[in-house]
Amino acid sequence: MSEPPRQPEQLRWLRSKIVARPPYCQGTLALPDSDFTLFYGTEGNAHRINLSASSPAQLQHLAETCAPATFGVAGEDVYDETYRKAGKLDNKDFSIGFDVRTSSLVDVIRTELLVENPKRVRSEDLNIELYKLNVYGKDAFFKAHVDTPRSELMFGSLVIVFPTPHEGGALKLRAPGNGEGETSEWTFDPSALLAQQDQPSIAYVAFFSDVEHEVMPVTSGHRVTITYNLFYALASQSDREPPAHSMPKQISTNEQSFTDALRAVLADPSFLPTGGNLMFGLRHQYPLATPFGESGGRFARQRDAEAWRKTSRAALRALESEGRLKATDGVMLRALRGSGLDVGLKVMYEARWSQWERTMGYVVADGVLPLPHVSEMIQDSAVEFLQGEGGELVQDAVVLMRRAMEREKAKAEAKVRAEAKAKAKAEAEIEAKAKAEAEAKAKAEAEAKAKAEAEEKARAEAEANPAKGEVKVNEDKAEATADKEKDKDEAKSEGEDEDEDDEDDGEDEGEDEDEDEDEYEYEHAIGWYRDDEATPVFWVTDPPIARSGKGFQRTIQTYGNEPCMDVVYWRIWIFARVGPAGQRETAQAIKASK
Ligand SMILES: O=C(O)CCC(=O)C(=O)O
Ligand SMILES: [Fe+2]
Repeated sequence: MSEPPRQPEQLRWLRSKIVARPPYCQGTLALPDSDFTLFYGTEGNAHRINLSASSPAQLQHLAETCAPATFGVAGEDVYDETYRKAGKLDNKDFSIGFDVRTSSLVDVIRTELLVENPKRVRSEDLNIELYKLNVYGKDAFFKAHVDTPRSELMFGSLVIVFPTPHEGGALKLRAPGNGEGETSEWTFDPSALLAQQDQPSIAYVAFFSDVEHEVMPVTSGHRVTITYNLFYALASQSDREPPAHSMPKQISTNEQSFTDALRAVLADPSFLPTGGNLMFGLRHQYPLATPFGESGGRFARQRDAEAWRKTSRAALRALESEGRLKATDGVMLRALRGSGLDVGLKVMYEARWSQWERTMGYVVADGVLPLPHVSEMIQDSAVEFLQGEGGELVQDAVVLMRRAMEREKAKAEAKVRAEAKAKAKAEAEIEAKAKAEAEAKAKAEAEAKAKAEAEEKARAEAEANPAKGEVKVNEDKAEATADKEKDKDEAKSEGEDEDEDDEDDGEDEGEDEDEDEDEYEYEHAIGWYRDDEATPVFWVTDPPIARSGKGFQRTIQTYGNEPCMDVVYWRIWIFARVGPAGQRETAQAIKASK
């Protein structure tokens, strides 16, 4: 039997063509003096400070006015100094001269952070919302976290750092690297950047807010920051198409190389000759409305559930149609769609097969599904439940092939074993029969001999004493009765033998049961994994098993800067159905909205 095929080589090559740029942009920006003016405080107790020329005493006052900064953990707003030590002012408690909306940072975000965005996002496509002012004094820090998504339209965070004297407080950003299992790390070091400026400046960093980041401890002074949440404007607010001549139509180098590689792979007749399904894990996570809360996601009324399904599917499709996919995520999807393949975005659930089984099944869906509350019992297995909600069970095509081959092998081996056993049994039966025949023959011969001897003896006696004839007859009768008794005894002992045989049979049955058990286990295995029900997929990137327990909504911790229950980050995959060689576009379509 040949080895099961490995992941098609071409897929690994294709994967290597998806090269991500750093998920952030940074720099400094010189500003007029008035932009550094900060008013802060409460009603009747306001203060003013110039953040480019502040005294330690002024900064100390600002720091003391701040409340301890909290952050979100699994939907709760918590204060924990081992996790985040900093002061904060809510946006209603301060006013800064700097106006981000009219600043050149809008263009920086558009052209640098969103450089791979197909819509060439215009300024009016962005909403930048002032969020908080933070003061990090000596020993203040903020451990690794992602920023809580405030809505489905939020994609990033912008932090500006003022030139107040301080050391330490670098921001580390971390994301999966380009190689499998690699992590990339970048550093934004505002105190170092600001120290190099000869004009009053701020340092800025803008990043995709699902990217892990961490503020290292401040070792001296005060690190004063303002954070903004970055949103896409709703399509309806910005649906004016720019005049065709107003903007160059760029194509990122990333997009070109991935498109070329994809084209080459699809043209190769040895690549999935009979077609197949590809799964590409998106690098970034996306905020999607999620029905949590009191009753879990379950909707009491069918009508509400239907409405939810519609909304959640539309939300997932909007990521593509409204150009909200970040960086290489958008690059991949555009290239796949451009090649004519049938593609769609999917959320994925990791679900147990049953209460007793630790093995996970993976179910994909076209939108966030309404789930039962954790405390609610579901009758079916979690996998079946999700299937019932419209989810599609998927399984690694390579695993499916391997298991199919293992099953074939086990079946063939069981057949060989059964045949050998049947043969041995038949042979034993033949032997037993021959033995029984030989015994019967020997017995018959012994009886015949005994009878002949008795007759011989009787004849001799009759010859010697003819008057005893009558008695002889009676004696014969007595002997006959005795013989009968003897036969009975023998019959009885044969019966006992039969019992013994029964026991043998019993053992045989026991072995048959073993066989039944083999069969049972085999059926059972099929039952667990339901391989015949699963859609085979090749994981080009991000097999979900690599993220087990981490990237799935039921287990994800929404560490963030403050909690928000109804919109959480989701991991998303691109599902691409590839037709057979020569007809790649013919696989059944999942309809895209636009
Ligand atoms: O101050 C920074 O550099 C980042 C702050 C941050 O991550 C946050 O407030 O969520
Ligand atoms: Fe943050």
